[in-house]
Amino acid sequence: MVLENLHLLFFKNYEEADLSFSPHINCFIGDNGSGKTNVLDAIYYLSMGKSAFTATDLQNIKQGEEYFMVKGRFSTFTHTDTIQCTFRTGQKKIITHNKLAYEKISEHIGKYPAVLISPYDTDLIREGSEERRRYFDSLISQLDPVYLNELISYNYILKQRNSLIKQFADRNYFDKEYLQILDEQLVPAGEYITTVRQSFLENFVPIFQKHYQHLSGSSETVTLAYKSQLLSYNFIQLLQQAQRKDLLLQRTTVGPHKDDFVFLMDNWPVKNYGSQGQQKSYVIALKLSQFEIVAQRKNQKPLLLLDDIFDRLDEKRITKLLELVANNTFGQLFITDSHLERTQKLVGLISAHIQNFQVISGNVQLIN
Ligand SMILES: Nc1ncnc2c1ncn2[C@@H]1O[C@H](COP(=O)(O)OP(=O)(O)OP(=O)(O)O)[C@@H](O)[C@H]1O
Repeated sequence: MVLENLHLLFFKNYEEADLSFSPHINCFIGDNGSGKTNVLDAIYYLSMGKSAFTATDLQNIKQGEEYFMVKGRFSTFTHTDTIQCTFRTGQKKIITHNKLAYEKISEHIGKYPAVLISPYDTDLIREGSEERRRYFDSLISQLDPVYLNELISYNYILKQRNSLIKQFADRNYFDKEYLQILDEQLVPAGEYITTVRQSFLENFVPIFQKHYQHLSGSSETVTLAYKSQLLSYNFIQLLQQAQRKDLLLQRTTVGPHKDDFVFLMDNWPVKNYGSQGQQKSYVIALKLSQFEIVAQRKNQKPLLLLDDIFDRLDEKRITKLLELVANNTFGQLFITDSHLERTQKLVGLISAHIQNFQVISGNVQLIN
């Protein structure tokens, strides 16, 4: 799968931009803050229907404007599809596939996969369990639409359960029967989510270990452990036992929304035990495993978006990554860097078609 072109209107610091891409390597070179990452984020929007960096769509409208639009044409051997994403202040976001709007944006997820490797990836190690759940949920959802639907319905029921519980604090009364109904609805969705997360990880871990060993060339053992109360206890019993605590704390304290994916190195948490270099290898290995597993299951290579990696990685890890590029492991690549010469030197070692773009304050020019 190849992204042939990209059209931006009022997206972040871009007023308007029209770009045509190489099917192989595309490099965006420019000073800090010029808008290189914003191009990658626009591509991420076309793939995932949302930004990889900002929490709300509103933040992506160019300051002073009313809306943004991101449009791109994807092609495979057999067909070409145009995806457009528009968001206007105060309205619902619209994503169209060949001019036809999706009823639910979730229907779009996973159709045009992309993997982003960015300096923020180490947040997965440093931040709390929510960050890791979001990462794995998003990854599994790209591969499994049923999982995505179960996740959406679990979160919907959970929200209803939490607002019912809150009524108890306000009125010292709540509808016990309704709580029971919600619990009975929450259980099948919750159990499904746990089972899928567990079996996904069983497949993912060996791929991850292979990538980590290749990147780091070292002997430490890395793994990922899935931590869920539902693996040891019956969900309905957990909910019943936690009821008093839930009423006191005004939220649901048990369930897959409390699970964690524990990142381990030699059986210790990577967060405390891994050096900075090991932590970087750990998250890049995660992303490369994501790439491999999505490529396998979808039978198409995701777009690979490499944000600022030459600045953040040491030469050894860059060489290992470029080896993968040279071996045609990846399909289409989008790379950002602040130094033209460095990028040309590193990427020039690879015999592939390379297109360089210069980015200056929200303007992109093709420079070769
Ligand atoms: N909604 C918005 N409206 C206008 N400008 C925005 C908006 N959102 C972000 N920007 C601007 O985009 C710029 C950041 O762009 P981006 O993150 O793409 O930079 P970059 O070239 O990748 O820089 P670095 O090399 O530092 O990572 C900042 O100047 C920021 O003010």
